[in-house]
Amino acid sequence: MQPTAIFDLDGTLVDSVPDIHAALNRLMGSRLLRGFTRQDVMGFIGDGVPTLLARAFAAREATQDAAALPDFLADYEANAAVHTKPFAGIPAVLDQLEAAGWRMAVCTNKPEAAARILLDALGLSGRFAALGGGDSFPTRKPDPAHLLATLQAAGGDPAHAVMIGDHHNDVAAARGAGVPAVFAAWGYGPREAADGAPAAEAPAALPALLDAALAAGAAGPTSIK
Ligand SMILES: O=C(O)COP(=O)(O)O
Ligand SMILES: [Mg+2]
Repeated sequence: MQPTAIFDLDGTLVDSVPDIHAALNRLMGSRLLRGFTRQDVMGFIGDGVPTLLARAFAAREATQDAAALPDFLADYEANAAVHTKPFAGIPAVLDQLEAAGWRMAVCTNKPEAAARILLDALGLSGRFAALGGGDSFPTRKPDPAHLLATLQAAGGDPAHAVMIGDHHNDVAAARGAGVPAVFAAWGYGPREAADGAPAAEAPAALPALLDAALAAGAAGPTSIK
């Protein structure tokens, strides 16, 4: 059975904070609200755009208007790849995994349309057998159903898969699905988010960690520190 590597997107495959930050600050400015620092925005990311905006408006003690979500998405979709790039080493690792026989998929809480636009703009779409966005299925990470639906769409199965992500939602979704997780330490999540999952310090560490995680399985020794 061909193994499947399921990647989170923001903070794992791509460094997307600059464009999310810029679009969010344009939205806040249009509502006459103060913008945020890059650090603030990193803390807001991980649970999808509706939650990002809820956190932003709550931080300014402001009420979110009904147009905020469509306005943000229209702006972000038009500007998703201005500064956003794959993290250094990611394209090479995708090549390496593909050559080693891995099938690849993306499971992201970013809305599917925005995720597709971004992957297309970066020339990465063709690498993935499936893309499960934050609005593709009835639920999203940390619900394991999001990961399982993405895996199924990719033609993979949980007994031969590994999830790679930078947020506790990624580790939690993997655990719930019975899939081993590898924590992307170069991303936006705090170190504690790994919650005992083995951590890759840089993308180049992934091939060996994925092989070990697959061999050990979800309950195996490599998933427990
Ligand atoms: O859009 C978000 O909040 C996070 O997206 P991710 O799941 O790709 O990290
Ligand atoms: Mg992420």
